[in-house]
Amino acid sequence: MAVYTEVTDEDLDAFVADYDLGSVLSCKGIAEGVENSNFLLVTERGPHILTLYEKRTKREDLPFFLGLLEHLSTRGIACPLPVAARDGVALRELCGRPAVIVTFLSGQWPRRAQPVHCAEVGAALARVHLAAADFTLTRPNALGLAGWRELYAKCRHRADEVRPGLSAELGAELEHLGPRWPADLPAGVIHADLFPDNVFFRGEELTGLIDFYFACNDALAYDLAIGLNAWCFEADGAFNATKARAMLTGYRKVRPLSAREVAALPLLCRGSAIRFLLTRLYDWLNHPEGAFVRPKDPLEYRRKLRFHQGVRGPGDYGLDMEG
Ligand SMILES: Nc1ncnc2c1ncn2[C@@H]1O[C@H](COP(=O)(O)OP(=O)(O)O)[C@@H](O)[C@H]1O
Ligand SMILES: N[C@@H](CCOP(=O)(O)O)C(=O)O
Repeated sequence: MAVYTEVTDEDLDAFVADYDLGSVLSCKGIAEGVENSNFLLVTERGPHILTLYEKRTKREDLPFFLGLLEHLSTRGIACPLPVAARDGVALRELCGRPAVIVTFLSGQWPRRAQPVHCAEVGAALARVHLAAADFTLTRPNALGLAGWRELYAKCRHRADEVRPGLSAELGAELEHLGPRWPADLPAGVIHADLFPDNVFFRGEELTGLIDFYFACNDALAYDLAIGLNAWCFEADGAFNATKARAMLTGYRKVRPLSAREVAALPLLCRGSAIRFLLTRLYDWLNHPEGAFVRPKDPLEYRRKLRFHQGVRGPGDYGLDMEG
């Protein structure tokens, strides 16, 4: 869950009065999510999501995120659409935070993802990559190699509080990735956080994608590496090659992968693992006092990183080298 900022009834009523949404019937903090404060806002016009943007979502990035949602919506991607107030402006301010109301998507995120869900997610990711190809705004990935090094510098002295030896392990992995990180793969806008809790389904049908607040320009195949890590490991830590094959096949049906992208996957998966390991570690060590949020386990991503360190090639993900 995440609610970092409490909103009083008076502030909310004044905020909603600027929209054509009628009056507020209820507004409840949402117990899922990590980054921003989210509320299920029900007005006379039905349910919406109210988001107050917190620490990691920079104000200057919001035009990119909100513009991307509008761009993808008009190209048939089921994602939240920012709602403009009567003055035509969607990005506003509430309780000293940038704030937006977006449309509510129906469906549930899958608590027990099956290969069929992974196939749908792979296909949806590829559709996002294609649909965003003509989006004109750009945003560099703040959580790429340089961002990982910054996070490591902030956490290295305390990382061993979480697990002895972790600091040295992270340092060694960054040394390994630095000179090898692929710089010239096909690139474009990626979602960069397509975890199960950001994908809604009704049964086996994918009904929506949410949480584009890490979206940025980077290698398209890196988005797949993030997806493989998020969807294709079991609770006991075992990698599920059937799910990985389903996700990769689903993706390739919509956007073929080049041989270079396939060959880079093991490295991209290592990068994706250290990215989430580091942000989780940072959040674990810097948990805001009194915030309504449950930090995620950094060590889950240490186990995933170790799996990828042992991978011999893309075949271990159920892939061949063909495009
Ligand atoms: N447009 C939406 N429609 C329906 N539910 C949503 C929508 N946006 C967010 N939610 C709900 O809020 C939760 C947190 O949203 P998310 O964007 O993942 O937050 P955070 O950016 O803080 O991680 C989601 O798991 C979902 O339950
Ligand atoms: N997916 C990230 C945390 C970001 O949370 P989200 O709710 O925005 O997906 C992780 O699992 O570390």
